[in-house]
Amino acid sequence: MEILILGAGSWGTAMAIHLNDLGHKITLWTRDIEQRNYILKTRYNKKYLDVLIPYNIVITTDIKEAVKNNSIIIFAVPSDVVRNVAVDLKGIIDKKTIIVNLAKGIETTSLKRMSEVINEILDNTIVVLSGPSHAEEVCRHIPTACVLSSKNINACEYIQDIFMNENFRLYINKDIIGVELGGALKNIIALGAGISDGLGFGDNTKAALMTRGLAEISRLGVALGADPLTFLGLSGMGDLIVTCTSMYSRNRRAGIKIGQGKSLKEALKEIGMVVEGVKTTESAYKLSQIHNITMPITKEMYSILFEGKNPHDAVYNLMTRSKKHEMEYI
Ligand SMILES: NC(=O)c1ccc[n+]([C@@H]2O[C@H](COP(=O)([O-])OP(=O)(O)OC[C@H]3O[C@@H](n4cnc5c(N)ncnc54)[C@H](O)[C@@H]3O)[C@@H](O)[C@H]2O)c1
Ligand SMILES: O=P(O)(O)OC[C@H](O)CO
Repeated sequence: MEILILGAGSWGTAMAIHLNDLGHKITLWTRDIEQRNYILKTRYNKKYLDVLIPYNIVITTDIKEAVKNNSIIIFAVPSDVVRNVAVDLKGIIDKKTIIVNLAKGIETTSLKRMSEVINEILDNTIVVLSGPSHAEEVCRHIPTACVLSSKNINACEYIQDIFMNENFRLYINKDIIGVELGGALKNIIALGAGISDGLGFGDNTKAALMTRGLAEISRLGVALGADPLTFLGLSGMGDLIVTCTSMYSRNRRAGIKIGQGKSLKEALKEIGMVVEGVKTTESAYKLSQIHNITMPITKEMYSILFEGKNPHDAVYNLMTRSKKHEMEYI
């Protein structure tokens, strides 16, 4: 199978290595000529992932040429450039090509999920792949389980056959709204978990954030049409656990820096890779207002990231909310 991966960051590179191991013919596209030249020379993608890139993976900057002959195209770019990349493919992508989207986010302008953004521009079948999957572990063949979703379940089964091996297990979930929202919204909570760590709080605090975070993720998800059970699955709780607890997580690490007193700008610069939770906080905050959903953690995260609120004040606000029943929907 010939597979094109768009985006040679950490996840695109790890997926290229994984699929190459499965015997597929992989082309990895980057828009950055210097990065392409560096990888071709050293077979390392220094800035993103400290692992050797096998010689048979083709590295290119020519998207028009790369699109030819590939029956699967993987989007592995940050969510805020998914629209641009889809536009680049318009008119050159074969209608039968299946798109597999790996980006986790909600567009800040349209408030659409990634599959909706892509489908606005391209008629192709879209499968989303989400779940707890740090690139740093996948590229080292560490056992990982994720989930596929699509409006077209046959396409999920097709991708399941092509992408799975004994180290990378894929389930199918028909609830594409829940799968996409879980993968995007957990990044807000992971940033918060990082802030909690950076402030010097403990496991109790993080467990509270994760559990109450999942409650507000589910509330928004259900309002947007998701099945609440999806949030207990790999793309919900599974990804929330890995992102809030792993030192590989870009979101958590950015949060730690903010909790330690760095500005958002400084934290993002030091991470040097996409921290999706920042833009997703903006989108989720807007969605919570439009749909009148109580999302106290997201609201405080929005104030910390975009209004300069002191994280200590945000924690105080969360801890002194009015008394609630745990399963109360507010
Ligand atoms: N890294 C992971 O472990 C991981 C795992 C699962 C999902 N994801 C998701 O995958 C997506 C990509 O994440 P990542 O960690 O690989 O990001 P990254 O920051 O490591 O890499 C992003 C890549 O996109 C490229 N890029 C940026 N702007 C572009 C543009 N306008 N046009 C084309 N390419 C552009 C960058 O040059 C870079 O190569 C994110 O939505 C992330 O949440 C990441
Ligand atoms: O490293 P992060 O925080 O961008 O998270 C990456 C993935 O979403 C983990 O599944």
